[in-house]
Amino acid sequence: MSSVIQLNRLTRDFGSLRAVDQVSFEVERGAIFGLLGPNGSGKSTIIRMLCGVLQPTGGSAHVLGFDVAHDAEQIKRQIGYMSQSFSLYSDLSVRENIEFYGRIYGLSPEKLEQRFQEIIELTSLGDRLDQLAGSLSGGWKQRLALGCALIHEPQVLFLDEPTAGIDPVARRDLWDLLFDLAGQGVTLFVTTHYMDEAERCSDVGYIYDSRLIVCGKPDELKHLPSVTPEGTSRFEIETVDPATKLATFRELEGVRDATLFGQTIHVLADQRLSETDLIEQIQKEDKSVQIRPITPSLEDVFVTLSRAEGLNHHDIDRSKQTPVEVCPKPKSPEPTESKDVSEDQLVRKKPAPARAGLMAGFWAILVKEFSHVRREPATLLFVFAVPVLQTIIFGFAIDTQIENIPTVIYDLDGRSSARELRDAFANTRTFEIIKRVFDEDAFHYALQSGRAKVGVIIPPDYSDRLLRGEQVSVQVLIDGSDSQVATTALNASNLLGLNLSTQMAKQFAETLPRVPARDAQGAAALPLEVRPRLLYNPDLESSHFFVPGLVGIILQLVTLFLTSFAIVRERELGTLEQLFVTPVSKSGLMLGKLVPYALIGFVETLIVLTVMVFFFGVPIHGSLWELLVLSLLFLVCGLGLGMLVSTVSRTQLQAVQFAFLIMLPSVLLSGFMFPRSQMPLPIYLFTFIIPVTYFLEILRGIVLRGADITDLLPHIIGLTLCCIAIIGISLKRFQKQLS
Ligand SMILES: Nc1ncnc2c1ncn2[C@@H]1O[C@H](COP(=O)(O)OP(=O)(O)OP(=O)(O)O)[C@@H](O)[C@H]1O
Repeated sequence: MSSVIQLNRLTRDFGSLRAVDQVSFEVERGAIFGLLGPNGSGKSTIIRMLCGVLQPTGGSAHVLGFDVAHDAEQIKRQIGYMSQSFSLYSDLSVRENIEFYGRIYGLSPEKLEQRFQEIIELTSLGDRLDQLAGSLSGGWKQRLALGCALIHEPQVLFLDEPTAGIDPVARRDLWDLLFDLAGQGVTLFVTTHYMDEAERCSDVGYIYDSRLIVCGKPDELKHLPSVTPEGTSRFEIETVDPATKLATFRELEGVRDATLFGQTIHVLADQRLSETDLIEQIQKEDKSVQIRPITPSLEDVFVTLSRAEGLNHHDIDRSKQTPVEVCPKPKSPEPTESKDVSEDQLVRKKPAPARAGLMAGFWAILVKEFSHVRREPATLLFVFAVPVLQTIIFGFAIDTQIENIPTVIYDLDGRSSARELRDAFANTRTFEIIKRVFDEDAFHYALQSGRAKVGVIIPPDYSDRLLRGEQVSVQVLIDGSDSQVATTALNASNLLGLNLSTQMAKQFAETLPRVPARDAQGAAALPLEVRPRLLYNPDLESSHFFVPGLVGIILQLVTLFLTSFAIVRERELGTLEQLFVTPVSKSGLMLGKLVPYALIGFVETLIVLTVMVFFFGVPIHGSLWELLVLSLLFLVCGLGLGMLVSTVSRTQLQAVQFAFLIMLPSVLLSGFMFPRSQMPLPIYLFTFIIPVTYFLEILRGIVLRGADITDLLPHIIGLTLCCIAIIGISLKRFQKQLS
C-alpha cells in the first residue's frame, strides 16, 4: 500500500489563533479516511491546506507526492473537493452545473459527454437534468455536488462534512456511493461529526482543539490501552432517564468513568469489580437497569482520549506531546521532489487530466456567466432598461438654466413708464410675473409664503422723477434661500436696469452735440461693445452638456456593480472557494467574469448613445468610432474597479458600500455636476485619479466639440493610466487562495 496524503507537523495560524497544531499522519491509496472532531477543531482548515487553497504556516503536507505549499496547481488538477455547503450554482440546471465543472477541468467535448453519462449513472440524476440546482432537495444537491467533484476522475476526493443537514436515507445512499468509489481506487478524505460514519471509514483521525489526538483503523483504536486501561472493563447500562442518573453512577465505588450515550450510559469500571458486583451496586440505585459488557465504540475512544487531552491541556508542553499513534506517520526527513522517488511520488507521473495555462477555465467561466445573466431577468432589466430610463429621466430633470422665476410686482405709480418697466421684467425669460399686488401686506406675504422668489416695488414718483431727469430707485427683493436662483435673479435684474438706463441715456444723448461714441449708423452709443457668441451649444441646452456626461456616469455605475456583485456573490455562496480548488487560472477566472460584462456594457453604450442622439437630439460632432473605442477603454476601467471592489468586500452588502464610495466622487467631483476649476486645489488634484473625469472630457469633447484624438490626448493618457493602475492593483489583490 502506498500513501497518497502525508502530513508532517502541519500547522496553520490565523493571527494569534492556532487552528491546526503540528498535525502528522498519512492516508493510504484507496482508503476512506475520516477526520473527526468537534466544531472549530481545525478539520476544514486541514482540508483547505491539503487542497492547496490555504497556505500552511508551519510543517508540510504532500498530496499525490506534490507539496501543498508549492505545487498547489498540480494538486488541484488531480483532486476533487466537495465543500461543506455543496457549493453549486443554484440558478444553473443540473446539466449546466456538471458541464461547467467539466469545462473548468478542460475536458474535451467527447470526454465530457462520456464522463457526463457516467456521472449521471453513478448519481442517478438522469431524471433531473433540467431542474435548477437551487430547487433540488438536500440529498440530491449533495449527489450533484459529488458528481461535479468527480467529473474529472480525481484520484483523491476531499469531502468536508458531506452529509451535514441531510436525512438518514440520503446519508446512507451517499455512503454507498463513497464505497463504490473507494472500490474503484479513489482515496476519500471525509470530515464528519457522525460516529456511525466514522465506523464506516477504513481509517479515522480525531482532532481536538487543533491537535490530532488519535489516528488509526477503528478496530485498532478500540483496543488501545489508553482507552480501556489494563485492569478495567466497559459496560453499557440501559436505564430509564439515564441523564438524571449519570452523576450517581459516576460516584459508584470502582467506577472510573461514566458517559451518556443516547439512551444508555457507558461505564468504565475496575476489573476487580465483577459484573455481578456492579449489578448489585447499581440495582441498589435503580431496579429497572440492564447491564452488559461491551467493547468500546469509536465514540468511547474519542471521548476518553479528548477528556485526557483536556485534563492535560494546561500541564503539558504541547510541542512535546504526540498523538496516540496507530496510523502511519510520515517518514522523516520528509519527501523532497528530487530525491527518493517513492512509490507514492510516482503518482505524479500520471498525466494531469486538464491543460494548465494562463487562460485555463476562461471558456467555462464565460459560458457560465452568460447563463447566469440569461437566467436572471432582473439583471437584464438592470443592464438594459434602467440605463435608458435613467438617461431619459435625468436628462430631463437636470436643467441648469434657471428661467421663469416667480415674480410679484407692487406698482405704486401705475403710469405708462412704470408699465414699460413691468413689461421689461415680463419679457425676460428669467422672470415670470405671477401677480401684481396693490398693497404692502400682499407683497410681503407673496415673498414669505415662497410663492414668489422675486418682488419688484415701483415707487409712486417713478414716472415723475424720470421726467424731471432725476435718478429713480426701483427696489428688487430676492429670496436668497436658493443661491442659484437668487444669483440668476440678481444678475438678470442688474442687467435689466442697465439696459433700460442705456436706452434712456441713448435717447437723451441724441440731442447733445457730443456723445461718448457713435455706432456704424451714426447713432449715439457706448464706447465699448462686447459681442459674445455661443459655440457648440448656442441655445444653451442643459441636456447637451449633461446627457453625454450621464452616459459616462451610467456606464460606470452598471459595470462597477455588475462585476463586483458577480464575484462577491460567488464568495458568499462558497462557489468561489470551490473554484479555487479547480485548475482554473487567475486570469481565466477574472477574464471569464469580465468579458461578458464588457460586452453587455458595450451594447449598453450603444443604446444610451442612441437615446442621446435621437431622444435628446444631441448630435455627435466628432468621430463615432473614436468615441466607441474610447468608451471601451472606459468600460475596462469600470470593470477593473468592480474587480477591485470585489477583492476588498466579503459580502454583497460591503460591495454595495464600497461601490457607492467610488460612485460619489465620480458624480460630484468629476466635473459632471460642478466645474472642476472651481474646486479647492487639493480636491481639484484628487479629481485626476477619478477615471470618469477623463471620460467626461473625452465624451463632451467628441460629442459636443467634434474634438479628435490629438485634441484629447492628455485625457486619453490619463484614462489609460487609471485603467492600467486599477487592473494591475485588482489582479495583484485577487488571490486564487483563501486567506
Ligand atoms: N479564514 C479564517 N480566519 C480566521 N480564523 C479562521 C479562519 N478559518 C478558520 N478559522 C478558525 O480556525 C478554527 C478552526 O476552524 P475550522 O473551520 O477548520 O474548524 P472545523 O473543525 O472544520 O469546524 P466545523 O466542524 O464547525 O466546520 C476556528 O476557530 C475558526 O474560527
